[in-house]
Amino acid sequence: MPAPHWPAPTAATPVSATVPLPGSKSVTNRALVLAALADGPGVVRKALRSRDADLMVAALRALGARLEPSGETAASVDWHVTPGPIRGGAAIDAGLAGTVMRFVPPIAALADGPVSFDGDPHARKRPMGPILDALRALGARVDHDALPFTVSGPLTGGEVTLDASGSSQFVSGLMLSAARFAKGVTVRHVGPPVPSQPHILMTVQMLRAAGVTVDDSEPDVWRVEPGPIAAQDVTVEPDLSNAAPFLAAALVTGGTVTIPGWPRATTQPGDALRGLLTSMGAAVRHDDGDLVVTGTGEITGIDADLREVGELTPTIAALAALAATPTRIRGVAHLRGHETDRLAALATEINRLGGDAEETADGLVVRPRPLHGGVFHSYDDHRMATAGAVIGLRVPGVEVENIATTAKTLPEFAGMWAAMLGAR
Ligand SMILES: O=C(O)C1=C[C@@H](OP(=O)(O)O)[C@@H](O)[C@H](O)C1
Ligand SMILES: C=C(OP(=O)(O)O)C(=O)O
Repeated sequence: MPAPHWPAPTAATPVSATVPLPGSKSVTNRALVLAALADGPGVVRKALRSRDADLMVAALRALGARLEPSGETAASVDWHVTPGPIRGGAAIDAGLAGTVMRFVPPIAALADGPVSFDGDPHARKRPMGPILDALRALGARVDHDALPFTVSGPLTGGEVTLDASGSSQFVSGLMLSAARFAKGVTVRHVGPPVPSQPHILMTVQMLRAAGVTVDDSEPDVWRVEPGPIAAQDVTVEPDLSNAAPFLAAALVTGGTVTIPGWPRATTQPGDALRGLLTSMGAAVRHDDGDLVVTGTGEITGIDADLREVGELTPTIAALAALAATPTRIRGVAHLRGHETDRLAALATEINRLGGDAEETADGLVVRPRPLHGGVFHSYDDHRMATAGAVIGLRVPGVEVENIATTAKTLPEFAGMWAAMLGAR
């Protein structure tokens, strides 16, 4: 029986809360991959515990790495990772995790036998063609162009040209394993702009931190030299994209939300929230490692290109639906290939509550219109569910369908949301 909808709590008074956030999904899953491919045992500290991270752990174990937990809390864990020879014969469940479906097949191409992949029903619709074609061009065999598929190595590496306009993860996935390919890899992108460049830079920086030589000096070309990946002891930063709905609560309620441990310098796209929320009317302060966001209760619409930071779109769209002036979001056509078609989902759900949202070729236009209660569908998309929670802060009677889908990256979401509101 499906779980009952989650009655999104309204905020009767301004929030005033400090919200510590668990580790970044993107950093956790990259760090786990690099640890499993390293030249000795390493540690990934404060790793996120969530569905996407659990799927990555299971995938790496199935391929022969040993991962042992210590210091477990509800939200985080230290993983002690011992790499092993990469084993074939595994069946990998990618769930709905882009990081698993794009980062693990290149590892599988190094295994001593075929490795099969499948995932959630919607995962079969997420774009995979360019990275699977690239694996073929580098020497592997792959039997389909989307999930489910089987990868058989070996691959030797070398040069490959692909269109990564559908997802930056095609580039990150190839680069993460490339130091282990006999010839390394040169990835050349040809096509419309690649989204989520900060995530590609995150890959480059984490590879370099592990002693891998990466040349990204030419736009749209990335060269990873073959060589060892150094074992490390790394600590994962808080997930700044998951900060988005909590910081949004400061704007919606005219309150203050503090996120401790906000890094001074980071490749996480969530860092762009500082500028975006400022343009939407908040006062944003980076104080002694804390990010402090204070709203007025009045939200200003924006015209923003979110191509670099697409995963912030659902929160920005939720704020836009409550804003006093129109918002235009551009540069995010690739969101149609995310956990769901996020442009269609956001327009549909905002309009279902009486709002005025319209899909464009590469984004959304959201105009002010009073909203009413109703069911906000989440489409198994964690960021749709949290967008519904943001709208529900101000609009009575919003019920979010499948709030449990937030477990993809933040299993504690509902409890943290209640704690934030209870802290007034
Ligand atoms: O590499 C990563 O960790 C991610 C890259 C981005 O993917 P796209 O480039 O497909 O948007 C982002 O949206 C996703 O949440 C995480
Ligand atoms: C697009 C997202 O995830 P994935 O890593 O599954 O692509 C996201 O978390 O917003």
